[in-house]
Amino acid sequence: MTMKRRKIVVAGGFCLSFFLGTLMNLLFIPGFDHHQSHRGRVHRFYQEQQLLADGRQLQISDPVAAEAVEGYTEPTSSSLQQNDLQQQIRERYEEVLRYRERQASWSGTGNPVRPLERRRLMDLAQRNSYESHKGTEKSSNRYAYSQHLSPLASLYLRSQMEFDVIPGTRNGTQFLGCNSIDNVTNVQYLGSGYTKAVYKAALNDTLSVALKSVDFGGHDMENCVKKYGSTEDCYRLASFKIVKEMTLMERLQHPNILKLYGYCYQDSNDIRDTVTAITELGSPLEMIQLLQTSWEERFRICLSLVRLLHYLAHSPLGSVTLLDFRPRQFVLVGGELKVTDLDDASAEEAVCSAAADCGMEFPARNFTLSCHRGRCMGINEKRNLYNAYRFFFTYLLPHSAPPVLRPLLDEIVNATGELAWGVDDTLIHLEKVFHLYSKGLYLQNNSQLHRAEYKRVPNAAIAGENYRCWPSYQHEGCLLSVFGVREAIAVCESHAQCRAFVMTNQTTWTGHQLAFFKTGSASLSPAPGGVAYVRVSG
Ligand SMILES: Nc1ncnc2c1ncn2[C@@H]1O[C@H](COP(=O)(O)OP(=O)(O)OP(=O)(O)O)[C@@H](O)[C@H]1O
Repeated sequence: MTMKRRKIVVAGGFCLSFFLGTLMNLLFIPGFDHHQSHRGRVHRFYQEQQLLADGRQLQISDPVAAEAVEGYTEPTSSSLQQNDLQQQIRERYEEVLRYRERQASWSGTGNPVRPLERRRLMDLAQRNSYESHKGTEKSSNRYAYSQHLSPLASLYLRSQMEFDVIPGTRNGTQFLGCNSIDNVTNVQYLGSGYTKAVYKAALNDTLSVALKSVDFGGHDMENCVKKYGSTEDCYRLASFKIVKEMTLMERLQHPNILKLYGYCYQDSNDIRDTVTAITELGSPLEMIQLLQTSWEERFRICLSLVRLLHYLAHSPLGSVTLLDFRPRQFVLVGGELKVTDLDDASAEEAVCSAAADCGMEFPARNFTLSCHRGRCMGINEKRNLYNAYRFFFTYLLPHSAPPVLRPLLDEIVNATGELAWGVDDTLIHLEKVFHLYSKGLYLQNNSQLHRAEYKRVPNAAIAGENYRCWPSYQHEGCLLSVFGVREAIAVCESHAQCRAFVMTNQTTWTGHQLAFFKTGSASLSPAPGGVAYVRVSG
């Protein structure tokens, strides 16, 4: 067989693309029998075509890929099911590549290429290629199996793993790899879904992170193995969900998208290179719990969500929809809503030839969007918005809102429920509510109604004399958010038990002050920062 040297010219691009390429190569080398490794080479050739499309500057001479092109004959499969599984793997691989390509053509405000790191990778790649050709591979447990791989695969494998130990920072955050999670402590199971299991872990006893990996005992793996019989291939298929999620976390940078801190590839459960994503830690969203919190906190969730949807509608990847929009796909980080499950996100806009192709069906409502230039107009944005309405706004927005804001909130709920507004208008309206609330413009001018007088006591607190109220920020006492003293007086007068209150120096996310409401002032004592108001008449 003639050996032809091919030159691959690769220019620009991002680090993650390179490493995903690395992973992709590995994923397509499932075994070492003749048939499998031949297919692996064809896939590597295919992979090279994608690298070429990236247009980056890296030169690799690859005799193996050339051999694959010239000697390629359609592999015969022993089973149609195996083909089916490989087809699914390929489709997921291609989907990830599509997101990589979009990222490559985008030159916006994302992560800059880290030239030093890329330089080092190129050096590593060249050194490893040279060493493996000379048969001087170092053997360590971690790299032992690399000797079974082709020079190109081995080279990619090594550069991928070396990447894990290159310290780096991304957006001011340390980028974490395998060595960061080698000695984690306090590992606790957080939850799992169809495919993944998520654990909480403490790094160096300081930073708490979430570790996400394929759940070997989960439904996805179980069903796949039952159907196709190959744990390794089923793992590869499932792991693409994590790879896709990591790709999207990298590309979609927004305060309401969970941050990817890093990732690790390591052997586990007899499978090579299993992937673990290391992400920001959140707490699962409990709708029942949310319904018991203050309107201000519930409004925060809705505003976070609309800010997120606005970003997704105008994202660098195009308009992104969250196909699985259940509340469990989101977590809370310090009261802020963040999306965690991105494996069902899609930037593909439905194609159409007529409006009839642009139907959106929900349990209680159907919509038909217009078809414009072969695409359903705004379908991704509108699907997100209607889901936000049905899962979040109807429950969280109007209930116990300040009366002055109610008409505005009802308008938002109605307009999104009818899909009368796009996400831009929805955001404008929610930001307006935020402005009115945070500036105290929701307060009714009812100062003439205050009958009682209060004595102001600076630098004071009232330790006891608690009573319970709703929606208190503290379980034992009545701790509420108020815009200022005037609102606190109104609250105190609306509670039959209230005889005093203390304005604390703690603030909420809107800048409101937290005030403790009390049944009396017998336990009044000096305390810096607080100001007590004791009712003296009325
Ligand atoms: N960063 C995180 N911090 C805290 N909890 C998390 C985090 N990421 C995920 N979880 C929890 O773990 C569960 C499973 O995670 P995830 O949704 O990614 O898995 P999945 O297999 O894709 O689930 P699904 O079947 O919903 O698609 C989530 O429902 C969420 O409650």
